[in-house]
Amino acid sequence: MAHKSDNIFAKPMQSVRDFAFDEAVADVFPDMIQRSVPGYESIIHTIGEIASRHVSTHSRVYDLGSSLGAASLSIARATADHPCEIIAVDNSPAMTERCKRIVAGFSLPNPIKVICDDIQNVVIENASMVVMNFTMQFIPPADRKALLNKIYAGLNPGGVLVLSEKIRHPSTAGNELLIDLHHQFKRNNGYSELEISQKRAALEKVMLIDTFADHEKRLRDSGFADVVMWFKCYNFTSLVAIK
Ligand SMILES: C[S@@+](CC[C@H](N)C(=O)[O-])C[C@H]1O[C@@H](n2cnc3c(N)ncnc32)[C@H](O)[C@@H]1O
Ligand SMILES: O=C(O)C(=O)C[C@]1(C(=O)O)C=C[C@@H](O)C=C1
Repeated sequence: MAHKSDNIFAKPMQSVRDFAFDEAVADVFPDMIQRSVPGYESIIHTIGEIASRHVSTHSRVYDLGSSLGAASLSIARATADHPCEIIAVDNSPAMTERCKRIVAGFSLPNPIKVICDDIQNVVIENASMVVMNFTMQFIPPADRKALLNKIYAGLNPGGVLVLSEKIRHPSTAGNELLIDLHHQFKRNNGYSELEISQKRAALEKVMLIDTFADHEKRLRDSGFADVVMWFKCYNFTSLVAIK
């Protein structure tokens, strides 16, 4: 099925409002994320590969900030041999309503339960895998450590957290290079300078990004035994943290 094109930031705006995962964004989200995040499809595919190796029978898998359920669907398809429960959580009703409809359209080996709630309220237990695919960056920085502590406590021994994030490079020149390469990626995907700059302004106050070192330290301080960077392209990375 062809996805609706994202032209949310195409027209000049008097003042740019803070970015929100509302109806308009949910409506074009598959197109938006694919044209905005380098390697998005590979990351979704690899989340399935990691699930096929780490999800254990009768455990739970949590997809926190699940949007339209792309990661959950990849996991469901990859775990046919292991009966498990996949729990997809997002606090945007526009996302979860669409996600429920999308998931219902597939016959899946493992069920996906879609919950509309703040991930900070969700109880995590008996988990062999937790996924936060570009979600931590939208959690208030002061709340990130408590969320990781909760995830760590809810994971079974040997369980994994897949954490994908946009990151900031520690040096100014290096950071500017990565931002420039990311903007070129967007231009190559058909976004105009206006779309790039208005979206950047909209995200400025709501998407607060950390460095890789910040993420690694917080994960290790929460108890994770190993932090593996398995994907990096420009200022986007995906990590597997192993309990
Ligand atoms: C960039 S999108 C995630 C993309 C998705 N994981 C994927 O792989 O397609 C971030 C999602 O996190 C959700 N989100 C942000 N803060 C949240 C919170 N506190 N609780 C639940 N969901 C949250 C947003 O509604 C949005 O759908
Ligand atoms: O467009 C950008 O610059 C982004 O940072 C991409 C990003 C993300 O990383 O979550 C931001 C918001 C959108 O929902 C999708 C992708």
